[in-house]
Amino acid sequence: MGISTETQQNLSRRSSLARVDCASWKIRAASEAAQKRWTTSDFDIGKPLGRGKFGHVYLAREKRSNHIVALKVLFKTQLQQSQVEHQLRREVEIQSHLRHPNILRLYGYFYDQKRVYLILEYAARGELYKELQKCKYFSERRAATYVASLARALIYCHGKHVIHRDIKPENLLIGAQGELKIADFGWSVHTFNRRRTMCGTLDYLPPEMVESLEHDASVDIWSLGILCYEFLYGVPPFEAREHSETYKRIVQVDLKFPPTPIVSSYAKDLISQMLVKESTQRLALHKLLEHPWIVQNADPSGLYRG
Ligand SMILES: Nc1ncnc2c1ncn2[C@@H]1O[C@H](COP(=O)(O)OP(=O)(O)OP(=O)(O)O)[C@@H](O)[C@H]1O
Repeated sequence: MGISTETQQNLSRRSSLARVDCASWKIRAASEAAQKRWTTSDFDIGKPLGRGKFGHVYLAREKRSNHIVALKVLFKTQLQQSQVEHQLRREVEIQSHLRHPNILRLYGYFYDQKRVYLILEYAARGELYKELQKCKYFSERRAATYVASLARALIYCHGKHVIHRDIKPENLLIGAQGELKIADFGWSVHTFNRRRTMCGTLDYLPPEMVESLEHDASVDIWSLGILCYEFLYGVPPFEAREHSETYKRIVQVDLKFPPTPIVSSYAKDLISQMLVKESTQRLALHKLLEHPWIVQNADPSGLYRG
């Protein structure tokens, strides 16, 4: 992948900083770390953790520090064929800057002739999506704990002018303590302006994005509302057989709450305040954290212990 030398140097510097500020990693002399380029021989590679569109993810141990990581191996040819090198560069650039307990850390990256390797924080309890499929839907305590964690992570991102734009169960992982981690920044943008790009998966897209209108950080509030609904009911609210029908339901905000499973009126109130067509009228994330449903149900530790 043609990542520029300057970006490579910046990232390499950043990944060495990541080594120094992560308490559990052994601190290396700064001068040595600054020159350090990662290679596969720095890692003991263990079992496969999963497979994505562009490659595989392995459990790995950095030899010198013994730090356990997830090593994501992407094939350059596949990235080029799908024309996503630019998206990956942006993902690396943004994610490597973010430091939050509910955002998966990207420690650094390196590449060889055929592959690009991302050194990621290991999320020991895997994909949230699988948990949701297993349980069908979550309890209000579990849903509220996750929604509050995500609201905190998004407040942090928005404070850095980063909008995620692709919040959905498939992009969330669970850490060893049960904490939620936003894992995929492929569609995120660093922005100061209102944008008009169409991206994301239809079910989670807000009206202004399906209509290709300008959008801003409030798109993430909408997606968090969709996620909250899916956590509690097991399906996203505007799901339909045809894309065109989902599109119509989103634009009309055709929000219905089925009689089962039974969900409290506080939860429905919160969802209704997030899924508002006029983006400026959506419940602000810091107000979400004060909503009675969150206050009464979310575990303040942010951990769902099951
Ligand atoms: N940091 C991680 N910790 C633990 N497991 C992970 C980690 N990253 C990925 N995985 C596992 O590996 C699988 C593949 O991840 P990957 O990010 O390549 O693909 P994806 O997000 O599922 O799909 P896509 O290629 O569409 O982005 C995930 O579904 C998950 O099970």
